[in-house]
Amino acid sequence: MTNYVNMRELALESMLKLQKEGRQSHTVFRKVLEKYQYLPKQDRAFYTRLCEGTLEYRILLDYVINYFSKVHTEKMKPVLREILRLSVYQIKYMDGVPDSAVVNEAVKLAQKKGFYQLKGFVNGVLRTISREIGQVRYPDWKTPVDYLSVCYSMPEYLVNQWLDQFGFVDTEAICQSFLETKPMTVRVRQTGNSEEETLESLRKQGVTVSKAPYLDYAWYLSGYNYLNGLDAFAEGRIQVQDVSSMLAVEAAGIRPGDRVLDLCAAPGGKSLLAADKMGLYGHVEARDLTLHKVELIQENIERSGAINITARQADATEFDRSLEGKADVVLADVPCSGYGVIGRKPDIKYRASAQSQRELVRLQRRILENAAAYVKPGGILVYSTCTIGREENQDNIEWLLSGKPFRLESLEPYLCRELQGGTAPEGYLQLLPGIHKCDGFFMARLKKAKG
Ligand SMILES: C[S@@+](CC[C@H](N)C(=O)[O-])C[C@H]1O[C@@H](n2cnc3c(N)ncnc32)[C@H](O)[C@@H]1O
Repeated sequence: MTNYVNMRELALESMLKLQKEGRQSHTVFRKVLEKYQYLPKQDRAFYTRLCEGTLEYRILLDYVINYFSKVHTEKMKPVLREILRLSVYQIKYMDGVPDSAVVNEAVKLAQKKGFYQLKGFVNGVLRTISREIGQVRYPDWKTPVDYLSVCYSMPEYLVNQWLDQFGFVDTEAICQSFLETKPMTVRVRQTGNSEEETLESLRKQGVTVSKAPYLDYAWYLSGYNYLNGLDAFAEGRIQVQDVSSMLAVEAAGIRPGDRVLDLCAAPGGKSLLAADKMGLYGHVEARDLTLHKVELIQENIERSGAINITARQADATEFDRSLEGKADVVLADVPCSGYGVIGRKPDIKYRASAQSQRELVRLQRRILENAAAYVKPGGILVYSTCTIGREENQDNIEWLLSGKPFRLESLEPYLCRELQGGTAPEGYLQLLPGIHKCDGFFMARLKKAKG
């Protein structure tokens, strides 16, 4: 492997950046990969696996370190703590890397970062871990919160919330699923595009393409190095989007000629699918809070070549009188805690708190209140989040139904057989990772009274 040492240093710098600047992990990792595009695929893969894995397993890695170290991870200097976490991840999960190399590189890195006097500590802790990792006793199911939290590296706050709502078996399935590699899912554009040619183009560029569940136009991609380098992507034939997000647009039952309003649209996944579903007729207005977000939508619109969609900057919490009662369909895909996508963005779990969730619920209700007013009599409101748990989902729907002229309408006509039943006939669906074959997601279809 070329630049063997540097990839570890790069990983260390990325992890420190995450801690210091509180930035989102996928953005930090993507920026590094973009900068080092020229590196061999295996080096990039090593960097990605090491960073993502170390972040995903942080609680478990700290448990192992604290099992052997006299100094608790919370008391360690951040640089040393991250060096140890990255190293223990390699020892525990990366079989192809010899432990001796991991320890030596960690010691060198500690020295290089100015911790010459602590190199003995790093060396001692890691050598012990490498020798005795098999002796670590982890909590078991008799203490379910400790067990789920440590063994699946999930903060206790979330474990408690989910145990309460979903029970032990489903909570374990959810936690386990978050640690599994997530496939990249794309939607193949249906309007003005040949699906066969698109898949052929991907395969010609060495991409492995396989069918994703639930929807005909959803596909998994793997084996590629750089998404922007794929012709099908550059030509706007494919859009990266999880199946759960596509299902929310299906739930809207959009028809050609509809006026669709997407209040929280960036980067435009649902808006573009809505535009695709209408073909050449109808119009989607895709709004988002900041100019930067609107630019992201605009880039995707231009790449896809869609003509029946416009992007606009607007704060969804501010009431826009010009839209009152105008939309056939309003999509309120609101900002949320994102617990359903922890498998793709592991840093979300470490930011989870009761207070941030309460603030989000307040924001969601302000947006929902305006969204409800924009729907035409007889029109449709789809409320969705990429989170799991009733606080931001069912509770918000009940809140809306208690004060507005809406009723839930069955989702079954819009879903494949596999997703029918459960709560779908009642008009809402909570998709759970590990139970369903997609990210965690919530959607509800609400019909406004005719007048
Ligand atoms: C779940 S994401 C939307 C994903 C998008 N619907 C898609 O499918 O690609 C939520 C979005 O809400 C936006 N947002 C947050 N607060 C907002 C507000 N007050 N007004 C409008 N958009 C807001 C965020 O910028 C973010 O892009």
